[in-house]
Amino acid sequence: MELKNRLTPYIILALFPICIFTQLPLQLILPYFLIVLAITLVAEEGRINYGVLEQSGIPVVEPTLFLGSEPDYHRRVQHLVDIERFKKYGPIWGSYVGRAPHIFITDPELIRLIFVKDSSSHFENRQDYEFGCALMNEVMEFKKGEEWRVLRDFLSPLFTTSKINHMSQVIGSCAKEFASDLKSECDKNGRVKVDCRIRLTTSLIDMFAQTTLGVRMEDRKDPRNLFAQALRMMMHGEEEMNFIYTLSLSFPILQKLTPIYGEGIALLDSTFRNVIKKRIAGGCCSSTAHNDFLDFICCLWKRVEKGEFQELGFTQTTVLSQCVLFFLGGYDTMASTLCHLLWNMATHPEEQEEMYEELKRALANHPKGEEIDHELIHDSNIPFISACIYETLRLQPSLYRPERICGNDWNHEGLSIKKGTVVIIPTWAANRNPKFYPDEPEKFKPERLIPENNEYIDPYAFTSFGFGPRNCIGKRFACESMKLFACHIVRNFRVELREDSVLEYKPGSPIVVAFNPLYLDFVKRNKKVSFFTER
Ligand code: HEM
Repeated sequence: MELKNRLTPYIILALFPICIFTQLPLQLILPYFLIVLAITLVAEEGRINYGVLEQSGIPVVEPTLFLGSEPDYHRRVQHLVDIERFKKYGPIWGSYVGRAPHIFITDPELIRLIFVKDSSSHFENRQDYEFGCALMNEVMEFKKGEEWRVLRDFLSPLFTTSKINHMSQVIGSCAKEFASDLKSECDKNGRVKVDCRIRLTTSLIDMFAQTTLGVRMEDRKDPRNLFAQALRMMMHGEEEMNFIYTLSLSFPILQKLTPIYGEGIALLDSTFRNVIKKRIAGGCCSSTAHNDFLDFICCLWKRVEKGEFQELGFTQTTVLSQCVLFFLGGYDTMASTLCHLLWNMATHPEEQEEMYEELKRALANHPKGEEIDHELIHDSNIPFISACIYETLRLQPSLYRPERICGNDWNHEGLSIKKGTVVIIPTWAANRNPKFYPDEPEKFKPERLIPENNEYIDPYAFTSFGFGPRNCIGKRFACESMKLFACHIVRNFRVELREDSVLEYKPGSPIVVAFNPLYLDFVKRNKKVSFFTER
């Protein structure tokens, strides 16, 4: 940044007293200068990285005096901002998010270079986060270097094909139960109003409890269930962001002073702790063990207790944090995608009917009878339904800004990225790039992602699960679960818009897309329509 711009606020502050000096009593001048000095130091702290992006050779969103380029971060829906910026600046731009310089990239080749090719040498980690809460600070997603590698290697075997096949049965029975619960709530016309996000998050949390911990949620049908509420609180699903959050982006010390995670933390800590202790008492890490997520976690717990991983600073909290991560990383992203899928179905009735017809055909040809299971939901059996899910993931990805922090200065064809710069894929913008989705990229058109068509699409233009060694570890688990839930819903219901149906995003949501309650009508299939209502 030019020196003249850098000095502007101080010049203003210095000139101000000159105008009023003559009227000020002498004893007020010293406090005045101390205040000016304090403001200057604070402002300079917020502006500490100004100038870095301007050297990169890309368009930069003009920063404000000391709140970066996003002084109203908490009031704007960031993924929609990204779409606007893509239209304004093109495939790459810079912005100071608070004090941190960010570069937003949408070009598939650049994404490949940064997220895959030069990942280990230059872009291994995410930026530092301080949640003011140990349970969140220790999750693998925000760990760095060796600590991240050890945890990732430890958890990856949970997502092998055979493990997912194994979990598929449990996921399927949760999806079936989701549909049958709603059926039992339908009125005499076979219709029920559904608050999609609440219903899906509650059901998915119960599904995670079963697949990862081998337990069921008590009063699982009740959205006020305390465990579910604690998890929802962690995702800020029900809370508005305020100016303090925006301020903390420029002055990270505030993140420590105003922790954003409340009472829910203690409940999660004690729940996971109890489940782990119970499983250890019952036997794990042996040939008779369950061989599931909880067993993996218990083995890690025992090794930490024995003093292993001391050099990495792992504690019992580190282990508990990975349980939190699996719930948080999984339930909300999937609920968000399924809500968007339901919205897309309700607003595209023809596509919805095509999904239903395809499912009927697949079930009729299924060697195992009319059972929705792991084999049935293979893409080759339900290509259109799968394409509807992928198209939803393309248009409305739940994690809207996968990121890496630049660990060493990096240069490529005139683009220079300085150490400490955060590189972001703005997924909502990248997935709408008309160069790679030429046929009305803003529209829901599932046929473009049917297997025989999608081979022409650059894999780095579909950014919803991130890329490289730190891509989404739960991608296959998520696709399996979402297909099972989608099939059970499509088989049993037609989803329809109501008068109060709106898809309205909440501003300022960090990390995951948040929206106001989405109400849709679920109408039972195969029910004779009644033209009369009872008096
Ligand atoms: C629709 C569902 C989902 C979407 C759209 C999604 C998306 C993402 C994205 C974009 C990232 C960042 C990738 C990157 O930076 O390159 C990520 C990371 C991650 N996801 Fe997912 N995810 C989903 C479901 C899940 C599920 C079900 C789980 C766990 C069971 C999960 C666990 C994780 C974890 C642990 C990470 C951090 C990986 C690391 O840093 O090594 N996600 N996810």
